[in-house]
Amino acid sequence: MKARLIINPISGTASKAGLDRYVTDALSSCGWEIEVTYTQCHGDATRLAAEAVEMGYDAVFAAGGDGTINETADALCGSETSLGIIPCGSGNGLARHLGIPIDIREGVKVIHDEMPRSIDYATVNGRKFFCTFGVGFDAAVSAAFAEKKRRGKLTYIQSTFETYAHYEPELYTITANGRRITEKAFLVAVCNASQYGNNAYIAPNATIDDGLLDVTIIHAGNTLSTALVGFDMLIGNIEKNVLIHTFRTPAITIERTHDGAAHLDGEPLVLDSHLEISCHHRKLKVFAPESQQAFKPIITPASAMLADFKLAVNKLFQKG
Ligand SMILES: Nc1ncnc2c1ncn2[C@@H]1O[C@H](COP(=O)(O)OP(=O)(O)OP(=O)(O)O)[C@@H](O)[C@H]1O
Repeated sequence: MKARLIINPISGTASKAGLDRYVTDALSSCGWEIEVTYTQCHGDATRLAAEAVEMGYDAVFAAGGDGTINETADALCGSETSLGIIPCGSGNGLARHLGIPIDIREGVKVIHDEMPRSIDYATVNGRKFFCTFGVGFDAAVSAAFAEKKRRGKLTYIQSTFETYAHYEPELYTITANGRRITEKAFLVAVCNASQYGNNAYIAPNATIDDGLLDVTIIHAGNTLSTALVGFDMLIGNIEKNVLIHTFRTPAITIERTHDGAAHLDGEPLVLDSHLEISCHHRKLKVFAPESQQAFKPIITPASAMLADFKLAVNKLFQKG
């Protein structure tokens, strides 16, 4: 079995020194012959993954965050080449949704132990996303985060607070499931997976292979009620919040008053005022555990935080 390993050296905050050796050694024992490559700039992962598909490789293993996974998976959709995720990013939303531990050793173990499963992806105006797409506040945070020199969770939290201080909700017309609504919203998120990353659950009950997208609209509220949405997102209780409207659909159109900021899997970009989004059913093969426990508010977020804590302690122990 032949695979290409794509490493994004700047993703997350951890050093990638020795990662190539670790992955090739760990996976050669189960028959993988691995060619190591590094990204040098935005877009490289798509090019490297497309080459692997063309050369008939069985898999591409991507070591990075959601941006790197998005670029890599972009080239693999509809092909026989499977994606392996080695989570090294700041948020790692797709890995977390799929039950892949946020640890290099444990992530490699998933590739070693599991068979690829087929998941959905989605497109907005023809561009692919795998985790979440958003317009409004989350897009503004992604843009602010991209400007920062440092990456990682703390920088993300800093970007969120800075953006919140001066953010103004916008007007959107949303058409889905034969219904049309127009309203001012804090953000509109269209989700293939349940979270932005870092256990921030914007669509806690999203299923990644159901052919449907989970839409979360956060209405404009006052400072306190909007801050409570953030809290509910962290405990996985967002659907009970009075500012939230959620529904599921295979396709959705969003119209806004002007072209502007958006994000695809946390990567900021500028898109048209008219946005056509649709789900593509089970078109990507990815190494991940086949089944996961159903999402339970408080319990699932608490166990995810505990898992993160245990991994951090293990890392300290390994270093010692
Ligand atoms: N060598 C490089 N130098 C600078 N940027 C790079 C390089 N290689 C890839 N990139 C870009 O780095 C960006 C960030 O990568 P990625 O999203 O994987 O990490 P992250 O933002 O830390 O994690 P997450 O998306 O999970 O929050 C992507 O837009 C990617 O295209």
